[in-house]
Amino acid sequence: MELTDILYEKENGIATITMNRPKVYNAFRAQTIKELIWAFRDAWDDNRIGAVILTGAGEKAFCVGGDQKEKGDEGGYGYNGGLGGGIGLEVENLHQTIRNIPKPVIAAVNGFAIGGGHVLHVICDLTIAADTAKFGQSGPKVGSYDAGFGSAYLARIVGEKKAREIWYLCEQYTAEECREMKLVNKVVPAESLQEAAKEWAEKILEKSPTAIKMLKYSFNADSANIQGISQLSMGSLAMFYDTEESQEGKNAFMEKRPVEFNKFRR
Ligand SMILES: CC(C)(COP(=O)(O)OP(=O)(O)OC[C@H]1O[C@@H](n2cnc3c(N)ncnc32)[C@H](O)[C@@H]1OP(=O)(O)O)[C@@H](O)C(=O)NCCC(=O)NCCSC(=O)c1cc(O)c2ccccc2c1O
Repeated sequence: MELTDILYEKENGIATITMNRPKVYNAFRAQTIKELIWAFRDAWDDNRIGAVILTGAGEKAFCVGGDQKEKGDEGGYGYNGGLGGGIGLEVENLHQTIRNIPKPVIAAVNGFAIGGGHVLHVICDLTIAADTAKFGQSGPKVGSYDAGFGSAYLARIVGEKKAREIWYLCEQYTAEECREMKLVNKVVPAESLQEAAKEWAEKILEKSPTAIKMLKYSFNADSANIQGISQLSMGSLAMFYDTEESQEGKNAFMEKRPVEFNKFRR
């Protein structure tokens, strides 16, 4: 596959996937998601690979979610294929791929992890963050939400109250705050982030691959029911994106003006 939106390299048993759209803080569009799925499947298929690192290009951002500039007036992200589930992005498929690949996925969060970008690190098996990284959800500010793994699984990690706070207030949290709420495994100086992620991947490579695979399946089994919620969520999101309320969120972000949701409170 010709890669335009990500970088993909494999070295000494570790696959590194880098979201590479730094001009838009590594926001994803339909093509980005397709390439991410392709890369995860390649790493899955390659028996030499024992761990995957997911990171972002540049110093500013890991990923800031859906590219609002790609969102059309019709609501979705422009891709009309069935796999896009009506929202124009195969996000649900990507989430499932990250969960199902039988090898640990380490998020190396190098900057902003916001919105759908935050959900990506939540779903990864482990998160190592640069001390400069910032985390948060933003969907309700821009007329979007992730009512699947991004909320239900998040609540399993940080607890119901904190997950509700994260989604209802849409504030940003430092790497250290996220470590305290067990949303991040480890915080390291920004300049040693990639090295730290590699070190953990190498430690995983020393372990029995079958034991690691079965442990990942076992951890996943307990939260597998969220997939059904995720499907329902994406279906409802496709309909929500067509509404004036959701459009107002996107338009306000694009026009760099305060959002006006009051008239939709009924
Ligand atoms: C991330 C920020 C807080 C950074 O703020 P800062 O002030 O440091 O930088 P700028 O705001 O000037 O941004 C720099 C540059 O990047 C562009 N940019 C940033 N975010 C996006 C984006 N999401 N899409 C497109 N472009 C973006 C920004 O416009 C600037 O470029 P200029 O050329 O204009 O100078 C701040 O940027 C911020 O809050 N960004 C928005 C974050 C956001 O709302 N993300 C989308 C939320 S919705 C979502 O992610 C989402 C999640 C899902 O799980 C989904 C699932 C299924 C379908 C859809 C989903 C979905 O959409």
